[in-house]
Amino acid sequence: MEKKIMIKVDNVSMRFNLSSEKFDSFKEYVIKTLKKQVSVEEFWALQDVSFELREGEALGLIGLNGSGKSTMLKTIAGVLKPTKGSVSVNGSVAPLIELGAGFDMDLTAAENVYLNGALLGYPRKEMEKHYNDIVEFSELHDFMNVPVKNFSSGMVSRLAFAISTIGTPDILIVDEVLSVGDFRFQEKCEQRIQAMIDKGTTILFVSHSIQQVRRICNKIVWLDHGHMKRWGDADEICDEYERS
Ligand SMILES: Nc1ncnc2c1ncn2[C@@H]1O[C@H](COP(=O)(O)OP(=O)(O)OP(=O)(O)O)[C@@H](O)[C@H]1O
Repeated sequence: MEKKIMIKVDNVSMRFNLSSEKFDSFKEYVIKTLKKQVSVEEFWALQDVSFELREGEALGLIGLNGSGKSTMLKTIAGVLKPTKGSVSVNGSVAPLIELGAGFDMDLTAAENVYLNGALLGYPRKEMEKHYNDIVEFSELHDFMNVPVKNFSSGMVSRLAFAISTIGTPDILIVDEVLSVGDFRFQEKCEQRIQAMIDKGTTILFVSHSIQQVRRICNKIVWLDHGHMKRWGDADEICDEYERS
């Protein structure tokens, strides 16, 4: 029996308007905009991209800088609305997109656990159950009462990763976050992602490390200047990508 479709991306195009003009004041900007004197260039970051992802699959998005990977993830996570086409998502999503973006830097790590949990939709009682696991995984035992503004970027990422991966979401979206933290912590994160795959979580993954993509993903979408160049099995497409 075919597995259920978790994500369906249907002819998605995404246009950004780029203005190269500089304005000396907001007033000048408003006047020129009203007089239609602002020249805006259209830029299509994605064009007619279609693919689907079934339950339990792990899909890697690959492509050179600026090919549209993050834009694609953001449209799937619901951060951006596509200019054309549609995205449908079937289940709960845990987006690991900008780790630590939801933190209040003046609050301690412990306070941020509850704040971030609330942003992810977990009530305080639920976060209390996961608290020890978060401290353990992030290895921040001695720092939980320290304001996060005093953390290194690696420590922020460790805490954010540990919070975002509690529970078993239906879909986990990972954007380049494994490149932060040291090598040993990256391995731990990969193991946690692997454990989530084993429990049935569907993964959407972006990394510039093609080795990491090969280890985690079984399907690939290869983006090239916003177009889908290839979609299919990971090994074959990774080989082709590395030869290109
Ligand atoms: N908000 C925006 N406004 C204007 N242009 C944007 C915006 N966001 C992205 N772009 C442009 O869209 C293109 C695709 O960007 P995107 O971040 O999706 O690429 P990427 O494949 O993730 O790149 P990288 O590998 O460098 O992270 C780039 O040319 C980028 O400049």
